[in-house]
Amino acid sequence: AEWGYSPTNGPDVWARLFPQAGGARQSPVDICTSIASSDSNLEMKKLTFAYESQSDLRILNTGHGWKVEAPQSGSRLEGGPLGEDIYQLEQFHCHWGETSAEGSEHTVDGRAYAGELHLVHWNTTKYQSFAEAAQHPDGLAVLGVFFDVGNESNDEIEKIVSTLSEIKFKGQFTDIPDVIDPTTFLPSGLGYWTYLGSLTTPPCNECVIWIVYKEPITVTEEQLVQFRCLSACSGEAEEFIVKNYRPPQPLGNRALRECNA
Ligand SMILES: NS(=O)(=O)c1nc2c(F)c(F)c(F)c(F)c2s1
Ligand SMILES: [Zn+2]
Repeated sequence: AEWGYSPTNGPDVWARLFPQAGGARQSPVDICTSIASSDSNLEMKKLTFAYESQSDLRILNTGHGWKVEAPQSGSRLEGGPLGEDIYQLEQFHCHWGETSAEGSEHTVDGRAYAGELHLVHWNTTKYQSFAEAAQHPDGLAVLGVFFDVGNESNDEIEKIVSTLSEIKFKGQFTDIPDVIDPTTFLPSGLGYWTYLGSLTTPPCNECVIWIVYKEPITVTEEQLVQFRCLSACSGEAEEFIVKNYRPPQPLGNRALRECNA
């Protein structure tokens, strides 16, 4: 039975098929800003990233949303909560909801944003492959960026939106002709929260160091409407991917740290 986001195959039943989904360091979480500890040594080790601009990146319809494969040997994410290891960009994707009143996976003091972009990186210092890294507690680092709905469309997101008509059905893929620079997805304010968590989709491996930026970026309602036109099926039947976010999971006794870069 394929997992999804409907009542019969959604987050509430994932743990039946994917035991890790019931673990103690699951993601997303509600970011309770009053308990976030300002961790001084995060300030010292500044989070640094360097991405190459790339054209002809492949975008695919996974059936659960769109995903851009960006294996970037030249990209590096390091510092902040990542210790001495270097993480490399593997892919980026997005989560959204049926309306713009919901859609993000992380929430901030109970507030959901209209969507959330995930830039997925893996620890190339310690591991030989993405798949191997996903089996270790410090294997992946995911940057989360919230979407706010506004009047100005996001040019970088527009490069994604313009390809969605070619990947309407699950399994379809195409190359993005435009040059994509992942740096442009990041907000201008670089303050973030960080905690130890998991993949937010099955198999929900507990292998992610989460870094969630405080400041959202702006997209338009029209851009989100285009996301919701993707089909979860490979053809004939049309079941639109109108929501693909997991609700917050218990933080438990995990530390939630913040850095006001
Ligand atoms: N939403 S997420 O936590 O960023 C995230 N989930 C997954 C996942 F379930 C996978 F199977 C996978 F291969 C990934 F690369 C990611 S990345
Ligand atoms: Zn994600």
